[in-house]
Amino acid sequence: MLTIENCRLSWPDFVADYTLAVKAGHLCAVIGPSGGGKTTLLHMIAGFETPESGTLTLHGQNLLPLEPAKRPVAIVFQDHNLFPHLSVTQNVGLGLRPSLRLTDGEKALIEDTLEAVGLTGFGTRKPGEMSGGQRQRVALARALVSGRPLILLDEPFSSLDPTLRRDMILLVDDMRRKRPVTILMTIHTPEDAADVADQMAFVADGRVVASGPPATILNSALAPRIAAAVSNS
Ligand SMILES: Nc1ncnc2c1ncn2[C@@H]1O[C@H](COP(=O)(O)OP(=O)(O)OP(=O)(O)O)[C@@H](O)[C@H]1O
Repeated sequence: MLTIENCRLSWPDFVADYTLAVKAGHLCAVIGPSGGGKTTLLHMIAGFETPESGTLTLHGQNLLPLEPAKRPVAIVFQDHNLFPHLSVTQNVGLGLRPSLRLTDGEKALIEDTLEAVGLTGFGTRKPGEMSGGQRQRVALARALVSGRPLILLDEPFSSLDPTLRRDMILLVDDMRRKRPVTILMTIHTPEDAADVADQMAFVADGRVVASGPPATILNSALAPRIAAAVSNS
């Protein structure tokens, strides 16, 4: 269980106070208006922002004293953060071993993970030789291979066309059914994930305004605000 209780962050023009719980193994889609605080929530969980007060635990472990690299968390950004001079295998290998001195077992694990994301045979390519969707798969493979139990996806697929975006969300869903991971994913188009997410959290004005099963959230009194958030994104 990921538990966030009254985690407060404040800047002169923005105050956030997050409370959210996500069960182990669940996929939680985070939606809301632009500037509402979705990315800040993920950055706080990853350790890039430190709350002034509140508690943040994963499976009972207090994450707040841990620096980002020590947290049991992997994050995938929209621009996927791949190193252009490294091969696909090396980019994924960074998730396992930053020195890239990979054992044979680790190389085999990377191959298996590339297969799982549909990139068998792409190991020697460089990111520049791949499409946007393929690069996102590499970033996803790197997060998965790290074995970290919590994966944060910050609008990972918003630059892709609707069909590919949907395919990638189905891929995320498929992978989390095969591995014990909990996933938080920010998205701009809630309908992409309405049938695969276990939970949907609506974040606005720095708060989790509502959280629950996607159908409940999408059919709640928030529906007009959700529609407005989608049309303005
Ligand atoms: N380090 C920071 N210093 C000052 N303000 C910050 C900082 N981090 C976030 N903010 C503010 O927090 C607010 C929420 O931003 P955030 O990126 O979390 O929104 P979002 O919901 O992810 O938006 P979008 O959907 O457009 O990506 C913004 O007003 C932003 O300026």
